[in-house]
Amino acid sequence: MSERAPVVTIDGPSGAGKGTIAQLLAKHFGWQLLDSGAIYRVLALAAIHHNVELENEEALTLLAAHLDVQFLTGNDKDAIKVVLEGEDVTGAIRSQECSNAASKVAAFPRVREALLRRQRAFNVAPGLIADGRDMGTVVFPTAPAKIYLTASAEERAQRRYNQLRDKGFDVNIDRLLTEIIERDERDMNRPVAPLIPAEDALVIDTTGIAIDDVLAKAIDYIETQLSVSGQ
Ligand SMILES: Nc1ncnc2c1ncn2[C@@H]1O[C@H](COP(=O)(O)OP(=O)(O)OP(=O)(O)O)[C@@H](O)[C@H]1O
Ligand SMILES: Nc1ccn([C@@H]2O[C@H](COP(=O)(O)O)[C@@H](O)[C@H]2O)c(=O)n1
Repeated sequence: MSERAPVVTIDGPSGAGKGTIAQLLAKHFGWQLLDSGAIYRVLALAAIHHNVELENEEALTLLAAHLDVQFLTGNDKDAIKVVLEGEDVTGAIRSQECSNAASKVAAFPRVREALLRRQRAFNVAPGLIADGRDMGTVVFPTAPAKIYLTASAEERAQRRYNQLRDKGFDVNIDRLLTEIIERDERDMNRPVAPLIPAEDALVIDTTGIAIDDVLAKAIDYIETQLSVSGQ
């Protein structure tokens, strides 16, 4: 498979900083952004709306194949609006219920297969920053630059706690830590596209490292990889 434009993949567990770094990289390079987790979240929400059981692979695969979702960028280029069947679900897909449901529906091979083409369609000029769990291993295996971000589960739970508390949510850090560990287990141990660094990925442990420093490291690496690969 060959990509149509250069792709940079950013994979890793929840709270490692993928979304933050992917957005900053997309802005820095002026490239498209794929938030593949949002696709699994939208599918989970659609399943909840349509009373499709989260254990029913066949029904979920059908739903995935016909998912009526749009990712809209308006005047504020940083904010992507997610519209499911005409309804703005940008906020709704970020709930804890959707996070957990997304990682359940994402474990089914046929569901993942049904969403592959939709993800690869984001690969347009001048380039793509793809954020997810299997971007470098399955969706864009020939990407010239692959980054795997990680951090300790405790630090990731603390980041999520701060993020949710700042938004005014009443959250419990122990529960967040338990959910993060459960989600890691599910994502890392599923039979298809498990969360694992690609063999040729640069692994960055962001524990105790400021966002700006992670970003600088990523830009350095990407620029080197793009020049080596002639892209
Ligand atoms: N290096 C860092 N140091 C401190 N906080 C960070 C760092 N990177 C990200 N954060 C903060 O952690 C929170 C989670 O980051 P982010 O949403 O980017 O993670 P993610 O890997 O995309 O998670 P998910 O896969 O669940 O969407 C955000 O509030 C973000 O500002
Ligand atoms: N490429 C991907 C992206 C996401 N998932 C699953 O979706 C869940 C939610 O993802 P977020 O990045 O938005 O937190 C995640 O826990 C994964 O189970 C995936 O499987 N593949």
